[in-house]
Amino acid sequence: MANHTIYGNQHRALASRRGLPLKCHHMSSDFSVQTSFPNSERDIVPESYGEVTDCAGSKRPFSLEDLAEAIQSDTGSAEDLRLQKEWLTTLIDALPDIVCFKDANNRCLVANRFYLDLFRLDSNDYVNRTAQELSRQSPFYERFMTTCGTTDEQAWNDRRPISFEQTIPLLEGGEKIFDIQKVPLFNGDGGRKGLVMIGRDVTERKLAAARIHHLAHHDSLTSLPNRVLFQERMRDALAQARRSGCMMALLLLDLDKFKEVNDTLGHPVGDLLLRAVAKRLLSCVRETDTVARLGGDEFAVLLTNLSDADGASTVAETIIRNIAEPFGLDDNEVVSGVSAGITIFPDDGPDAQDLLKNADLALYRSKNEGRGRYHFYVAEMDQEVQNRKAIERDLRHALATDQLCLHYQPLVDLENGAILGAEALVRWFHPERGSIPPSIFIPVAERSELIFRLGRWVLLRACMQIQTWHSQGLPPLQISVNLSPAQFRHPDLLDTIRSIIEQTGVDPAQLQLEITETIAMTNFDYSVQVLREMRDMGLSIAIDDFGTGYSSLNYLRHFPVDKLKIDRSFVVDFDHHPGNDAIVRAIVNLGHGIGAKVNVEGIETAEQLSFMRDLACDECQGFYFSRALPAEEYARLVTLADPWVQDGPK
Ligand SMILES: Nc1nc2c(ncn2[C@@H]2O[C@@H]3COP(=O)(O)O[C@H]4[C@@H](O)[C@H](n5cnc6c(=O)[nH]c(N)nc65)O[C@@H]4COP(=O)(O)O[C@H]3[C@H]2O)c(=O)[nH]1
Repeated sequence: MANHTIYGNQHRALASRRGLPLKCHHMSSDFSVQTSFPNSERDIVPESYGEVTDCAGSKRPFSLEDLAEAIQSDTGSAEDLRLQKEWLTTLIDALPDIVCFKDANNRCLVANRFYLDLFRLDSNDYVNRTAQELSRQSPFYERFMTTCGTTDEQAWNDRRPISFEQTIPLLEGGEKIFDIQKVPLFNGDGGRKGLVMIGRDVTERKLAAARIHHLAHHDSLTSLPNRVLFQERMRDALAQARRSGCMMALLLLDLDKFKEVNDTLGHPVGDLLLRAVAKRLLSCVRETDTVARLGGDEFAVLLTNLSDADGASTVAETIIRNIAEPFGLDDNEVVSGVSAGITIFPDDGPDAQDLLKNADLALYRSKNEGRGRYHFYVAEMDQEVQNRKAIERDLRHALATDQLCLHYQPLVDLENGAILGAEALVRWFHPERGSIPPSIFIPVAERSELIFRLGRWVLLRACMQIQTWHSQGLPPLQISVNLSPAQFRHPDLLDTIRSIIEQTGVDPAQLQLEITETIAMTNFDYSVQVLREMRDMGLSIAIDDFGTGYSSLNYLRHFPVDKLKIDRSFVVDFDHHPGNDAIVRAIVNLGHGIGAKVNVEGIETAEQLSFMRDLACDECQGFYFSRALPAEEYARLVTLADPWVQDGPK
């Protein structure tokens, strides 16, 4: 016979807070409980029911099982029993949980107020009734009551407590989720003694957990699955594809011009665009497919149960077509587009990681080829990555070991052939691979922080060269230097230029900076501000590759521009595209209209030269006159009285 003591800490704490004298202790064996609630305080809601200490001194919580034992105990005097009953009734009625005691035949003996209120039962109606009988009294809960009969039997048969979750509909609408426990009690001879049912309302906890789960697995802007959930779905889909032998496709998507929309129309419109894109993407796939937002303007689509890869290209085409349709966002008509990279399981990788990596390579190619396209991954793309990495590694080394130099291509006055200056173009002579063209290594540098080091190096070298020529007595010609997109957007650009001008003492009027039309148009406000500051520093500005981007002419007049450089493509195709002369003429008029000079690049023949002269371009450069030359050769050319007559066009 164990001698238990109940420490009614919880009750005492509550009682003392309320100023109630309260004793709660356990006196002897057989779980007879003595306690006193001087006032029947209904709202005393214990979170636990105290503790029980066994003879060995170990403590454990005083459980509802103990309570049930206690209620069934028939030891003590009639007065003891009356007190016990009063206390227990008060206690269980105060509980915000379902509590119900049943006899060996599953007939209700005691149910607390919470139970009766929940099931709209009258306190007299339930006694001695089974769940099935009660369901006839409260038909709304019929299903619950029927299940209740079944679970009662399960607890009896298992001969141990069982617990499960159950959703109970509410008469007033909605439903609640309960965590239900059933504890069967047996006599010494093993026969059934009674059954306790306890049910705790866990609806809030469940909803909160579901909310947290949703937040952790979905993108808050579009409500699409996020990267975490997408990877889970991919793992499941891969397992399913392995089992069924079906194909699966992964499409990585990158929104075109998203940054532009954000920069020119503001973030709220950018957000609207992302939401609208999410909606359109969902409309392009089946319900069983997954569309996710992986971050920024990057989306992914998982197509399962494909019979062949054609299915993936059909979806990619549908998506590209759909996203290319204009979006009406907050009174703005926004035109976007999307590029895609596709991998197929099992052909392009055994797991999610490889499929994602390879889809990214395919996407890279699509973006490089002008966007609004899709590509399937092919093994050579891996080779391209290896090449890129090798170039990046070697370029890092080249910058540290002086393998780079600048060459200068003369800028020629179209009117009289005079050399007006030069465009500085970087050259790399690799010790093993020979000359590597800038069109190969500049884009690689652009993708890493190397472009800032390279860009700074070019600017510094060009300024130093200007000063060297100055000290050699060469006339003060203007040298133009290309700025790459990442370099132009770098917050340190202006400070870098200032410090180079200061360091070299170069006259800013001799330095021209070239940015492409596309750079200028991306983040228009920022571009205008940077260009104005450059102008204030005394530098001049040229817009390179003009005619290949999508400048709004209206924007152009806000740029402080000194020169428009007509892209070489207009010269190359001159004979084949008669319309080119009209375009060149328009650009010349436009340039002159905003007070800028007009340069035409890529003059290779005498015919091209005379065409451009007729179209009133101001200056030109091209192989017809000269390729980009080492500094000394350029200097020699400049010093010649009539370079083209003596040397002839190159
Ligand atoms: N077919 C043909 N080509 C001609 C002719 N005349 C000039 N070119 C080439 O056209 C390119 C003109 O430079 P870009 O448009 O700024 O285009 C440049 C520029 O965007 C970039 N780049 C070159 N050097 C630098 C640099 O120092 N910094 C940055 N950021 N980019 C550079 O690489 C691009 C290619 O440079 P390059 O290979 O030096 O190629 C140069 C030049 O050699 C011609 O008559 N026919």
